[in-house]
Amino acid sequence: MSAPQVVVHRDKELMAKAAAARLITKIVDAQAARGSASVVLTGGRNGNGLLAALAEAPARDAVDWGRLDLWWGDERFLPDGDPERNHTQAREALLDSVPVDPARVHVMAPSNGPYGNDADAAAEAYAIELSAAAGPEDHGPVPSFDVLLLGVGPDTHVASLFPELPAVRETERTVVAVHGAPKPPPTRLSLTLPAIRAAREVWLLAAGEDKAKAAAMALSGAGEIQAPAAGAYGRSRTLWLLDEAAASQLPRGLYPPASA
Ligand SMILES: O=C(O)[C@H](O)[C@@H](O)[C@H](O)[C@H](O)COP(=O)(O)O
Repeated sequence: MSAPQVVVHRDKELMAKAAAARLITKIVDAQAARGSASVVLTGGRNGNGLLAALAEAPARDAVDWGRLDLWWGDERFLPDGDPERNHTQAREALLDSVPVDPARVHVMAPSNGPYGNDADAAAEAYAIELSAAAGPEDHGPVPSFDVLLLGVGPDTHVASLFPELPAVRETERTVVAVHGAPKPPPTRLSLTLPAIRAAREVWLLAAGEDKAKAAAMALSGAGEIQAPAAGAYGRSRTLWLLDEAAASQLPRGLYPPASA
């Protein structure tokens, strides 16, 4: 596991724009190299902020949107179209503005979908979909995502993996249902740490003073059960994208002076 890289931007708006530009370049390079790319989206303000910035990016259409597989790191288990669903928010921020191939937008089942309100069945179905998309060159039952995006909660949760709860302790399954999540809604679907670690690159997004303690804890050697963000790392790269407020409690020397 390579040491996490930390890049600090002036504020959350610049962080979103810079992360969007970085993601465009990563997708374009992957598509040039392998003919397609795969990205795992995240919910929350920073995740959606990145998508909104991507929608406005000058180089947006350098991406071949029809050759991009989109997955989710987690989803709120609510009815399809519910404004609180990560899928709904991603559509509003970006997906309804670009010509993605619907067959390559892998949505986690809603609570009024084919599995009804059985979140465990919905989680199992997504694990099967991931496994079907994995190829011989992948490291197990999950495709080698080019970039897996994660917002970071003030309690250091990522996706719907909350400190000390069963989901963060999962070592076999790739997708689990989360019941009783401390962040509403209580029922969610989430990739597990083993699935997150199948990604080539994991990018963690955190902006704001309320994330400073979480970033410092996760980047200072905390264990993944107490600080799930500490267990979120990629096969070839782990990148923390912060604004200055979220970086304000990082140990000195962990990153060069704040980048613009
Ligand atoms: O479904 C969710 O809520 C997200 O996936 C969650 O993991 C989010 O990314 C963090 O809670 C950070 O959210 P903010 O960026 O809004 O602080």
